[in-house]
Amino acid sequence: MHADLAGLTADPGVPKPDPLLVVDGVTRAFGGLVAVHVEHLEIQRGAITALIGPNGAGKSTLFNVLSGFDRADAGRWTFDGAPVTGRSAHRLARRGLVRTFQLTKTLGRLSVLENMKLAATGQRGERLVAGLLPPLWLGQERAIEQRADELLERFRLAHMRDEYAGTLSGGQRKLLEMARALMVRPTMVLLDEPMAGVNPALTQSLLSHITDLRDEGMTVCFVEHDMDVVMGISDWVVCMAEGEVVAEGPPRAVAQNPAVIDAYLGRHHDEPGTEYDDG
Ligand SMILES: Nc1ncnc2c1ncn2[C@@H]1O[C@H](COP(=O)(O)OP(=O)(O)OP(=O)(O)O)[C@@H](O)[C@H]1O
Repeated sequence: MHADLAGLTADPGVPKPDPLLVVDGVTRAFGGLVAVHVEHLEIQRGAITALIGPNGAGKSTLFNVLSGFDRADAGRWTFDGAPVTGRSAHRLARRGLVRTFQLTKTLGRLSVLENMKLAATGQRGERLVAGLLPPLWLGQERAIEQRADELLERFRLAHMRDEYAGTLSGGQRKLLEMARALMVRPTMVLLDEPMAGVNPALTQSLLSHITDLRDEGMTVCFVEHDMDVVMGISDWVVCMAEGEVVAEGPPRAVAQNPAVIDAYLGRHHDEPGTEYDDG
């Protein structure tokens, strides 16, 4: 486990020694359905945190809200000490918080390189600035392309650089999605099911990319259904059910937490070991 997290009590909402993202009272409802209601949640800087929970628990909705792709009905959150409630995805990315999507957002009719460059737009130069200061813009274009090429190399996509993104395999799209997120040199990435639907060999490669990010000092929070993956790379695990955080703690402890078992089995199951009177 991440050294800083050792010895923390494993209660929902437990304060972390050095939280990067702090969430308070965040609620998002769709009609009558409260998809997310998180009282308090802190994500430790420099650690890998897994967000688990059964289908419909609110994981993606929480990611959407915190990353500026959806709005909260109530609540507030801070990133790196600054209030960022309701900030757009674009502004959050500029502050260093980015997310990836379960279904990748690559544009099939643009090249892989163009997809990468698009992920960097708006970071430092907008068109207006480009018009006023062409030499600066050109320098920036070159820097963006260089960054894109470094990342394509790192994610073993360099040979696909000039191909249409639509020709990539599902697994390669996941790699491109992760590479795109890194274009803005974020301090924190929210990865929504980065390994879903990917073959075992590529899963291993994605896993090592994720641990590399942490080892370089980045903060990673990812949604995942595969418990082997969660156990293998997480420093900390947060479990949601019916919109709420029902448990958090080190991976092994969370896996055995009755609230987590309950969340996965449903609220109305019999306790393990219950004896049935069928007479
Ligand atoms: N745009 C929407 N409109 C209406 N209901 C929504 C919308 N987005 C999510 N929901 C509902 O909110 C609840 C939480 O959904 P969410 O996708 O966040 O769960 P999840 O934990 O990410 O699930 P999964 O693991 O299946 O992806 C679900 O009941 C879902 O049907």
